[in-house]
This record gives sequence, C-alpha cells and structure tokens, in this order.
Amino acid sequence: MRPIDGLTVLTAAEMRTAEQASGVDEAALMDRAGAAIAEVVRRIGGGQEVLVLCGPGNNGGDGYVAASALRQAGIPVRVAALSDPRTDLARRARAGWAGPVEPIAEASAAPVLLDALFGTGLSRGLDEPVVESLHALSIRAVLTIAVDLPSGVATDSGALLSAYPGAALTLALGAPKPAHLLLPAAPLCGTVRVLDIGIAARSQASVLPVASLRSPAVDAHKFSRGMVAVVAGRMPGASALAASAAARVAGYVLLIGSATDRLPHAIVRRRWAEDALFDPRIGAVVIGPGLGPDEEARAKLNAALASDHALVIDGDALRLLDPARLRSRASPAILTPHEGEFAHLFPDVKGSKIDRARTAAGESGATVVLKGPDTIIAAPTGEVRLAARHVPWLATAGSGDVLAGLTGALLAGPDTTALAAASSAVWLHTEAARIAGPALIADDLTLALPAAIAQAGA
Ligand SMILES: NC(=O)C1=CN([C@@H]2O[C@H](COP(=O)(O)OP(=O)(O)OC[C@H]3O[C@@H](n4cnc5c(N)ncnc54)[C@H](OP(=O)(O)O)[C@@H]3O)[C@@H](O)[C@H]2O)[C@H](O)CC1
Ligand SMILES: [K+]
Repeated sequence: MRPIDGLTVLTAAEMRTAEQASGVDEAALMDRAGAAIAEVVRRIGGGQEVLVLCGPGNNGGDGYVAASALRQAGIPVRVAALSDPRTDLARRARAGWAGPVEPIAEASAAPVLLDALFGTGLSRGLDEPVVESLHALSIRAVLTIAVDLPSGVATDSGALLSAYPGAALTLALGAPKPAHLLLPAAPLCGTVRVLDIGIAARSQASVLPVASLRSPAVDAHKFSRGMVAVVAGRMPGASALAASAAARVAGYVLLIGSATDRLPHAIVRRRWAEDALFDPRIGAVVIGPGLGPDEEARAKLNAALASDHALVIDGDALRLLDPARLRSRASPAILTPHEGEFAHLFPDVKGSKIDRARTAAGESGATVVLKGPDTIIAAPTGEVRLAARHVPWLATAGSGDVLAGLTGALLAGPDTTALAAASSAVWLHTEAARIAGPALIADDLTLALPAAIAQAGA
C-alpha cells in the first residue's frame, strides 16, 4: 500500500491499456487486487464484521475475491450485490464466494463497509434506491473503504455522477486516477493509497511529487543562485509579497517600480523605465501581482514580453495578455491563472480540468498552472502534474502573489525547467500553508517558507 505522491496517474482507458500490456491475465490481476484489498481491510478493520457491496462489473469482482479472502482469514464478512455479475471475471469471482449474497436493499449495516459497486466502468449515476442504501449503510458503518474509486464519481474528470457518502480510505488499484485528485471527487475518496497489482503505469500525468530542492552549490554566489525581477504596479503590496517570497529562494531579487518602502532590506529596488529589464543577469521576470489594468501596466507587460527573459505571468497581467504572443518567444513562460483568469485567457478551451490545462499549454507554448483546490500544472509537451494536497486556508488575499514570486525564483535558478519550477513552487506553497496553519495570512507563507524548503530536503 503506497502513498500517491509522485505516482503516474492513469485514465480509465490508460488503465485498460496498461492491464493488457502487463502480460498478466485478467483473472490473476483480479485475484491480486482482491487479495491486496482483503489484506488492508483485515489489518485496519480490527477484526470487525465487514459488509462488501458488489456491483455487476469487475469492481464487484474484486469485492467477491476480497470477501472470500477475508472469510478465509477468519474475518466475519457478508456480501450484498446490486445484481448478478455481468462479466466473465466477475462471474468467476462470484462463484468463488462460498457464502450467501443478499440484495443491497435488504442488507443490514456492518462496522466496516467495503464499496465494490463501481470502479472505472461507471458510466452514469447510480439508481436512486441504490444511492439511498449506500448512504444508509455508510452512516451506520465505522469505516467505509472504496475499492478503486468511490462508486458515483467519473474516473477521468472527477465529476460526481451521483451523491456519495464519502469514504475514509480509497484503495486505488495499480495507479491513482484523475478522480482521486480532482474536485469534486477527491475529498470523497478520503485517504488514497495505491495497491500494486503488477501493472507498469505509463502516462504523461503524475501526482505532484514532494519538491526536491538542493542547497546552493558550495561555489554559489548570489547571481548563480538566480536573479529574479518582480515588476510592481498600482497595488504595491502584491508585488512586495511576491518579491518577499522570491527572496527566500533566489539569490537576488529586484523589485521594479514599487511605491512601497515596507520591504525586507534584502530586496533591491529599481525605478520603472523602458529599459529596466535590460539586465542579462535576470533569470526570470514575475509580472502581474498588483500590476493594475491601466496603460502603464500594458507597457510593462509589453516590455516583459519583448525581453528575452523567462516569464511568470500572473494576476492582472493575465487579463491583459494575448496568449498567442507567447508562441514566438524563445524563453519559457509560466502562466498562473485561477479558473476565472483561465476562462478569460482561453475562452474556447473546454473539457475536464486536466484536458483544459493541457490544451492551453499546448496552444500557448507556456506552462500553465491552473490554480484551485486541485491545482494542475501542464507543460506544452503534454506532461501534467496534479496536486494531491490542499490547505483550504490558502484561499486568502495575496496567496497567489506568493506563489508567483516563488515560481519566478525557482525558474530563475540553475538547471531547471518551467515544469520543475512550477511543480516545486506549488508544493512549497502548500507546505508553507500547512506549516503556517489555520487563519494564515499571505505574509505568514513567506515566514513559513524556510521550514517548507527544509522539508523539501534543501
Ligand atoms: N484495470 C485493472 O487493472 C484491473 C481492474 N479491476 C477492477 O475492474 C474495475 C473496472 O471494471 P469494469 O467491469 O470495467 O467496470 P465497473 O466494475 O466499474 O462497472 C461496469 C459495469 O457497470 C455497469 N454500469 C455502469 N454504470 C452503472 C450504473 N450507474 N448503474 C448500473 N450499472 C452501471 C456497466 O454497464 P453499462 O450499462 O455501462 O454497459 C458495466 O456492466 C476497476 O475499477 C477495478 O476495480 C480488476 O479487478 C483488477 C485489474
Ligand atoms: K468502488
């Protein structure tokens, strides 16, 4: 049983392909899955009675195999089914279950509820009486465990096809799926752990790994660690937050055109001028936090786009940006929109959150950090990282400015890519929020960054 950080994420179709490519026959895969599920249930169920709910497909098949294994292990277990099995594999698994099978509507509750109704094959919402039984049984259970996915969520989009009571634990078979990470499904999964069933998972998507940051090289100097320029605008507090966060990572932070003195002394200030960005030592420019919507803001964005620097484009700059302008630039750009900014930037891009981030990255040639409780980072190559952890206290003014500054500082550093910089920034941002704790304000994130960076191994 493995935590999901850094693991490859597979869609339902990619899972089927991986299963076929594994060379292991499907019955053996189901036997492995069922045995692994039973082992977890036995270990954490404390010997209490288990009720296994089995659906008509292979998710139900896993349920029958797990029920048989639990019974063999001496755990009291009952099975309730939605209908007869509909696949050969599920029929085989059902035949291996020596006990009775009751209709779900008549099943009485047990302390441990194992939901093996539907997995990757769910194509529509559950019938209302089934939803009602599931809720009634779950409320009376001490522990609800979902097999592969909570029965009611769409595997690839994380959409909720019918109401689900919420599991404490979801045992993902072979690999995490998008629904384990995307809203609204993710919180209904509870803790997600992956059971290895011998399938090699390959795809361009993975769960955001723990950031891996190195200490500066022994011969490092402030410019070799990375110089980041933050362009200020009408609301100087926002760019000050971005610059303060950047200063925790970059060797040199230049704040351009800021009207505030309330800054750490380590931040160097420069007046705005047409040629303010003509400094070859600048490794990345952050533009957008507090920039404002006016002509001066537009001129600053034009200057940044005309420069050769790597860019982080955030906040107000996203309202002024025509993403087509990024295509002709040689250096990387990272866009950090929340959903509203994304819709403004890419009004015609539709689909699941993963599809939208990936399409926008492909179209613009920029790395896109589509922010939210389920932040997604997509590179123009099609590679995608999905954030696994969320701290709701991050929904506070200035939080995005801190992320933009952090992203710029990491992008300015040595030996990195836009995808790696954005991924580490998102991880550090969440970790800093976890460390800062409830009721945090954005300034606290900056103060918590040293501890977050230490967690990332630096
Ligand atoms: N991939 C692997 O490596 C392994 C996966 N295993 C398990 O298999 C499931 C996926 O199994 P599958 O049979 O493809 O799908 P489901 O069990 O989720 O259900 C499909 C059947 O359910 C019907 N269906 C779909 N939605 C509903 C609904 N709302 N109400 C009633 N019936 C529904 C569907 O019928 P259709 O009408 O849509 O055609 C199917 O009959 C995976 O999640 C794993 O748990 C293996 O056991 C191990 C290897
Ligand atoms: K399930």
